[in-house]
Amino acid sequence: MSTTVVIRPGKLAGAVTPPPSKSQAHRLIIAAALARGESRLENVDLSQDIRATLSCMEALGARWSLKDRTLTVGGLGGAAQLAGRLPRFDCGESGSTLRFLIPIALAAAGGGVFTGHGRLMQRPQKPYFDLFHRKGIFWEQRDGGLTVKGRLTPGEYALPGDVSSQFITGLLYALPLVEGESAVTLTTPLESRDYVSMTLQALDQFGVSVQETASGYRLSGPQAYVGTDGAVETDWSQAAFWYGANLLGGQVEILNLNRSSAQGDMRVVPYSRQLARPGDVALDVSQCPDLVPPLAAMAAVRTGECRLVNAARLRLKESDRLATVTQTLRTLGAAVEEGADSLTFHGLPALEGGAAVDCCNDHRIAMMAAVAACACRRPVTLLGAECVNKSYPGFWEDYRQLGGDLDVLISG
Ligand SMILES: O=C(O)C1=C[C@@H](OP(=O)(O)O)[C@@H](O)[C@H](O)C1
Ligand SMILES: C=C(OP(=O)(O)O)C(=O)O
Repeated sequence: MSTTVVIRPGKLAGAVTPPPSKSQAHRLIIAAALARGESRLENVDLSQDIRATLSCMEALGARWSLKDRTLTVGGLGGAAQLAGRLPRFDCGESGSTLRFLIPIALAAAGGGVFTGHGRLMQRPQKPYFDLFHRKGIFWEQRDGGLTVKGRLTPGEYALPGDVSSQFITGLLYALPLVEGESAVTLTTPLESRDYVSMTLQALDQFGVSVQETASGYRLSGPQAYVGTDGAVETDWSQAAFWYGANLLGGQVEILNLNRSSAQGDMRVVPYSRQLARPGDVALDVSQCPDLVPPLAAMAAVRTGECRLVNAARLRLKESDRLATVTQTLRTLGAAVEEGADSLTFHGLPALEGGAAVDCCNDHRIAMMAAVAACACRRPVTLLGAECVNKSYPGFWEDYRQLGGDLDVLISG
């Protein structure tokens, strides 16, 4: 099924609560599923990525039910309940699910067979493969599937910190399940650092202890995850799109945000303040890559030049986001240049619009284009707009409820 959205120009106004944090929900669900006993998690929304994580944890033997946005999870209590064969994990298009689950499957079930959709299986796994080579763990990637087989052993795990923090999160979830001392050591500086802080916070909530060291992390196992109750915060990376709508003339009140959150995407507050002032500005996005699409919409429509720097990893997401941000905003009339690891915007008073853009099967590109449409002179047509379901299924409904003048056309 494919969705086309036509947006006629107009400013947004009203109040909105963005969806629950996808990153925090993945973490709490996985911890609850590994735990002994039952956990209740409030404010859970079934985006496609969260469904993927739930189905993977089910494949390991966890059980869940959802009522009024409260998720009840019956955990595994350590060992997976399997009938002698490798479990199969359909990770959808979720990089977090795949990279978190690979070491967890090794620790809990001796491995697994992973599949995915869209661009997922082309996104890099090399830091894991290099480690598996050293540790004698079998892996094979072919026909769009990845098989890993072996036992995760305790010890030293040295890997780069600038490909994806998701590898570090995966190891920090899995190694406590293994008996012995382990260290996760970073061979290059850690980017997306706050996501690892969110991981440590979730582990701590479920009774798992990990120490930060000068070179990485240290822990000892086996440790048991202990079931507990919790709640998922509002997602700052999604709130950022409404910050964008405000910078482009809207008056949106963004509700239920935790202003002392561990989410690094809270940087949208100081960054959007900088973009609201005329003049040239350079913003370092190495710690908050998911902010690039909303920041790009803001940077395209203002007075002054804006550079988003240290953004090389944006090429490794649901799309090559340095290319797709550039191509999408240019189609709408923005003045933007793509660098090897940066984007440069020459701000304009408004965008022309009057064009159709393909959302590139990337939820954040669709939402960026929708925000940019607020500053267009003519209507904008978004093709493949259903991709918002990956993280924000209610996005078009919220956009309309904020006064957005749009048609949503579903076909096929
Ligand atoms: O751990 C997480 O929840 C995430 C980490 C980030 O990825 P990288 O660490 O690859 O930058 C981010 O882009 C992704 O959307 C979610
Ligand atoms: C990159 C993202 O998610 P993931 O890596 O989990 O697919 C995202 O949500 O923008």
